[in-house]
Amino acid sequence: MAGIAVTELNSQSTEHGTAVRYTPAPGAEPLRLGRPLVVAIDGPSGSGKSSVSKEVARQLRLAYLDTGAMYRAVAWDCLDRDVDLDDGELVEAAARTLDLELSTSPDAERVVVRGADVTDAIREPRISASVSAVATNLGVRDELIRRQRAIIAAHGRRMVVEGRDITTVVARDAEVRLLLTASEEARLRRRGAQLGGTQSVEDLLEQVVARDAKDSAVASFTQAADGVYTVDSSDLDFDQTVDAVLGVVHAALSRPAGA
Ligand SMILES: Nc1ncnc2c1ncn2[C@@H]1O[C@H](COP(=O)(O)OP(=O)(O)OP(=O)(O)O)[C@@H](O)[C@H]1O
Ligand SMILES: Nc1ccn([C@H]2C[C@H](O)[C@@H](COP(=O)(O)O)O2)c(=O)n1
Repeated sequence: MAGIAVTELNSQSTEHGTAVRYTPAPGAEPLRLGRPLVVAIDGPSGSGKSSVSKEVARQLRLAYLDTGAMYRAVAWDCLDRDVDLDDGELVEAAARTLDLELSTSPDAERVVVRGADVTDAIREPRISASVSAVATNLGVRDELIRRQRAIIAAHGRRMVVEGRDITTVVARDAEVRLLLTASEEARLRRRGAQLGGTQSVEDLLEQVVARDAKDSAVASFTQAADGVYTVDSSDLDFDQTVDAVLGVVHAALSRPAGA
């Protein structure tokens, strides 16, 4: 077994998929230190990628990379400098020259563009509304994928990385690849609660469903690719979802090589 001890690993079928419950043995060392472990997590908007990935990174003592924050940072930079989001060449140039600092600690979210702390600003609805124009620019993707791979390498390949194309493009060679899904109803409810009930149903549909439809043009994150595990969190609470993902990590690392 690959350095993870479990006392219990139960599968439970639900209407939306299989939930795996993970219970580490008391005092067990969760990971063999120094061993490369990239956990790649994709999924649609509001499925819980960021919050769940951060907690998984904490529990496995791994670094954490929010790739969506990088696309949001490019969108913020373009809006801040009045770059026309319809001008593909200018948007690509913005990505290639972006002066970006990003925290990779699951405990300290921090995004800095050209010296300005934009950690909160990149989450505003105006950025959510415009970020797809940036994310569907193939030149931008080329540059951000290059940076993401460099960040993973710089962390000794010990990282939880989440986004839309991590399992299929950025880290196809990840030790663990997982699609985190949830029903549209659950995702709209979660995003509404996360934004404090400030958004209308129409606004939520735009920020969650319409954005996913646009982003689907350049990345495949609604169906698991070959070899990618699926966790459907529709009927799971946050802690159960984290347990299910840890269960997948265990299952993937326990699989015989080549299986
Ligand atoms: N299993 C769960 N049950 C209930 N709430 C959850 C669950 N997973 C995540 N949440 C909550 O749902 C909200 C959305 O989660 P999160 O921001 O992690 O989604 P996301 O997939 O990263 O979305 P996006 O891609 O749009 O940034 C958060 O408030 C989070 O705490
Ligand atoms: N690997 C990624 C990560 C994100 N995106 C796009 C999809 C979203 O519209 C936008 C922001 O992501 P979020 O913070 O909502 O997860 O970036 C992508 O295309 N590829």
